[in-house]
Amino acid sequence: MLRIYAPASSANISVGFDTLGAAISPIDGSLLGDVVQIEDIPAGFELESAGYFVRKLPKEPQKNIVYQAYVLFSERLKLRNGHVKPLRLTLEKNMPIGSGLGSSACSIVAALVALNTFHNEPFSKMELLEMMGELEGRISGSIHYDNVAPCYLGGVQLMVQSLGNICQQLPFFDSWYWVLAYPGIEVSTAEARAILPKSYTRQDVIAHGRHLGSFVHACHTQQDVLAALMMKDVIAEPYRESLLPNFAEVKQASRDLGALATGISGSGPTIFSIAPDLAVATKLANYLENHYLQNNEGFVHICKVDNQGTRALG
Ligand SMILES: Nc1ncnc2c1ncn2[C@@H]1O[C@H](COP(=O)(O)OP(=O)(O)O)[C@@H](O)[C@H]1O
Ligand SMILES: N[C@@H](CCOP(=O)(O)O)C(=O)O
Repeated sequence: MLRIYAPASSANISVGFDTLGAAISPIDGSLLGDVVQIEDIPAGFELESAGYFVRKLPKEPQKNIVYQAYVLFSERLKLRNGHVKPLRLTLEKNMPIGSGLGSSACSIVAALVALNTFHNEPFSKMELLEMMGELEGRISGSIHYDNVAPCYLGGVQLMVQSLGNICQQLPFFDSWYWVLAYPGIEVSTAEARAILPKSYTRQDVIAHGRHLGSFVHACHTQQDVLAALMMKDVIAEPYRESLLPNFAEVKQASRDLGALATGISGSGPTIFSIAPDLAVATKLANYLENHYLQNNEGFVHICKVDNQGTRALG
């Protein structure tokens, strides 16, 4: 029996809509992500689901993205004259759905890595990642790799989508803490994409290019102040902030408490705040616990970038 854990991810990082994402893990060692278990059975295919957020999954098993991952993996294997073994997948759905923490990506990545490992790795990393993007696209309406890539490979990933690589890892700032606050309400990624403008002004396009280019340059040259200053979003945040509770006020208060940058994680409603040290991170976490959470489902975690990505649990 094999158990695969896939971590939460924070897509966009304000400055790279659909092109940047980071894998994230709480510093207290807790696992913030989904687990998929795979095991032999005598015949056929079985899917079981468990975990705190199992009640939020679609009622029909065929709509569970883990089921669709199994179907896609089987079809692709068949194209190579292979066939899937009889097996049972058990999804532990620990991630809230529609949270902006790459919940669907966690399930997709854990399921495909489990299936690939169980069949002695017939697919390369990039082939698997391409399948992950296809499945993510079915859920959100268009293919984007900024959750599945960091969730699978770890670190901060830049989607280059060229020369046979879907993504490449960016050097990042090891000292930074990420404070993630999920308010406990749901925002659908598909809906949060649908409200974005179809086109942008030349002024916005230039600003976006300057921010993203300077941010990537700052990562490579390890200029943390420049990188934090460039974490500005002209593509999504102005249109999505109304979906989040008191976003402008919370962002200003986080800045006053010493946050280097604050933005929407993925399509929200989770927000992230970057802290230069643990003392500021703790202050931010306390503030967000008291001012951003809307109900008992909400949570705040002090995190770091997870450089391991998806892995087998012992
Ligand atoms: N295993 C799964 N995990 C998460 N979402 C799933 C899963 N299977 C199907 N879904 C559906 O995918 C959609 C996920 O919504 P989305 O807003 O993209 O969430 P997230 O941003 O957290 O990934 C929901 O409609 C949900 O019902
Ligand atoms: N780039 C996407 C990322 C969505 O992330 P999620 O965690 O909300 O699924 C977008 O911003 O639409």
